Amino acid sequence: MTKTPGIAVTGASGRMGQMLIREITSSDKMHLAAAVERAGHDWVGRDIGEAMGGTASGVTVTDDAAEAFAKVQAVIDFTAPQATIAFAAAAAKAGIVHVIGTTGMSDDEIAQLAPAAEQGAIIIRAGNMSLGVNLLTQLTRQVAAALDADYDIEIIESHHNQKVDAPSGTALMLGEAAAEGRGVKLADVSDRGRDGITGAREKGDIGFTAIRGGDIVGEHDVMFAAAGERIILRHIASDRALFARGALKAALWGQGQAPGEYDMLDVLGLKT
Ligand SMILES: NC(=O)C1=CN([C@@H]2O[C@H](COP(=O)(O)OP(=O)(O)OC[C@H]3O[C@@H](n4cnc5c(N)ncnc54)[C@H](O)[C@@H]3O)[C@@H](O)[C@H]2O)C=CC1
Ligand SMILES: O=C(O)C1=N[C@H](C(=O)O)C[C@H](O)C1
Repeated sequence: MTKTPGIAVTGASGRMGQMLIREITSSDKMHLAAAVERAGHDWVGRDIGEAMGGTASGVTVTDDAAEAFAKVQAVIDFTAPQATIAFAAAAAKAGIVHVIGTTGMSDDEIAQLAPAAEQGAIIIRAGNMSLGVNLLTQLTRQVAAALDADYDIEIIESHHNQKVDAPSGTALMLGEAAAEGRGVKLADVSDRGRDGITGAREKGDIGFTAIRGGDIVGEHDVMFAAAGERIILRHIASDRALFARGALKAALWGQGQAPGEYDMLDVLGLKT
């Protein structure tokens, strides 16, 4: 019998961490080999299955990422920017696949992943792991390329009330795609956090609006608004399992790839 790849999940107690553990446990293509939480978390030292309210899994939650990564083929990481940077260095030392779902990383923090990719990590990072959103980035690029700046581009995202970063990673992916379609740099046209007497909208800007409330999993609209008409491209995620399944697909795709930085368009074969 062929042995399936062993997977480590970081942020094991988190919303995505627990979802990933459920999906890995029910997959026959991989197995859960390690669960990592931050030092001081009360799940450290406990069996992950029991900590999640189920039966014992045989995997004890650890705060030692280096030790955990030494015994797996991939780590799936939905945590926080500084934690992800440290995990990338540990993944490079272990020479394993590092699937990164963490959002809210600054450009400087993203740049800090490059040395890990040069030193042996196979990094697959995306602000959204779903097929639908990655397809939507391609559609957004196409529509933005087809329309001129008479069409104002606005990106509206909605998430649950525990989300800590804005705009969402997905909104930024869509903004990048729209900017690329228009042939401009997002940093030059991005309009975020309007408040007060803002003045009229600058032609060519790409605007962002973030809604936070209740248990919304993740919703994104890309609006192209002109005199007399609006085109709206929309994605609605209604179950976090969607993101987890995308991450599992990435962990498998990464096996045997050369060290470097990849995204979900590579995994899904959508790169143009
Ligand atoms: N790319 C995608 O498809 C998706 C990305 N996300 C992103 O994933 C991240 C996590 O989201 P949630 O699970 O909702 O958050 P959460 O707050 O429920 O979970 C984060 C977990 O990371 C743990 N953590 C923080 N620092 C750590 C460290 N140094 N070592 C080990 N564990 C550490 C926390 O203790 C917590 O359990 C966010 O950045 C979110 O935006 C969420 C859903 C989909
Ligand atoms: O924090 C979340 O929940 C989500 N984060 C990702 C993002 O920032 O876009 C993906 C998804 O929308 C859920």
